[in-house]
Amino acid sequence: MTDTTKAPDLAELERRATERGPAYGEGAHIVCDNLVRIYKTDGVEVVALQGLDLLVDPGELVAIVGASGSGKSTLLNILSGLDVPTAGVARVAGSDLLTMAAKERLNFRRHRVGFIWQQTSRNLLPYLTAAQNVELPMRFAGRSRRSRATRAAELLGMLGVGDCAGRRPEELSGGQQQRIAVAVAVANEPKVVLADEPTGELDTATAAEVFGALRQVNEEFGTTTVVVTHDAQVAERVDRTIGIRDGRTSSEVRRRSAEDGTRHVAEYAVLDRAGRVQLPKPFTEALDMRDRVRLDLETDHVGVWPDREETE
Ligand SMILES: Nc1ncnc2c1ncn2[C@@H]1O[C@H](COP(=O)(O)OP(=O)(O)OP(=O)(O)O)[C@@H](O)[C@H]1O
Repeated sequence: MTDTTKAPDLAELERRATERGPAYGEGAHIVCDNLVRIYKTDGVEVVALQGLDLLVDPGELVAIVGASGSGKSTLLNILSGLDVPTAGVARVAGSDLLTMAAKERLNFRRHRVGFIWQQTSRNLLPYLTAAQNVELPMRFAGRSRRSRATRAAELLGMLGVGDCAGRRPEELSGGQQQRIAVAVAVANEPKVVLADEPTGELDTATAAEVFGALRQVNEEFGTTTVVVTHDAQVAERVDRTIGIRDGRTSSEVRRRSAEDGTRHVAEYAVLDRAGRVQLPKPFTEALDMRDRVRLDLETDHVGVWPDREETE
């Protein structure tokens, strides 16, 4: 019989650690575990993220959707290293975003992630040409003049804006500016690209072109790509759309193409590590579910009923 009163030795602890299996998010490129962000302004606290879990695999292209104020931009600001979470785990391409020192953060933002914002003016410097804008991050990274120029020309050509190389942003359309912004974002070969409403200011046809540019870099360079969007067209064109509600991941839509070319769409609610599921609002409203629900475990599913005790 094992002596349970004795403290476990190192070998025993190692055995237990290997028994526990892979850690949460092992192998994922983006890992958020119970992520919390609380803003404090004038003594008032706003909980923008309240225990958000998210895993994105290397090379995946995912869309994040959610109502205004649900926490999408907060999440993207954290993943891009601009903002620091209040608690939880946030790891991007192996970098821990909670414990990172200032120098590491700069290095992370320069080399590991690329971003595209909604406002075209935030992505490009107005007094530089398209090619100079693409070359700028490479200059900061210490790349030689020649290799910078070659890569900038290659990227602009690949994204269909090669003829815009010598023009400044004001001489370009919104769609051209956003495609150049994609080139700027991937100039230093980041592992992850984050885009916050990149097509928000564009008409439908131009939005499709810009999304096409994001998909192209995702496919050709294998960059893990996260796009926050309100654009239903964009959300429908990715394999996985993640819904955020009240600062938590609440739902997921997965799409896959079958061999015969048909597209299969499956909708899921997210079950987080604490066992929480958010029921979609239309469901709870249709059955007038409030405060508490009754659960029943069946052999192959869990039943959720409105609590009618008081009225019965
Ligand atoms: N700097 C800040 N200070 C205080 N509260 C903030 C700050 N930034 C965001 N918030 C609050 O946090 C919550 C989440 O905001 P966030 O901008 O992440 O939402 P969102 O889903 O991106 O919205 P939208 O789609 O409108 O851009 C909101 O209640 C917002 O008011």
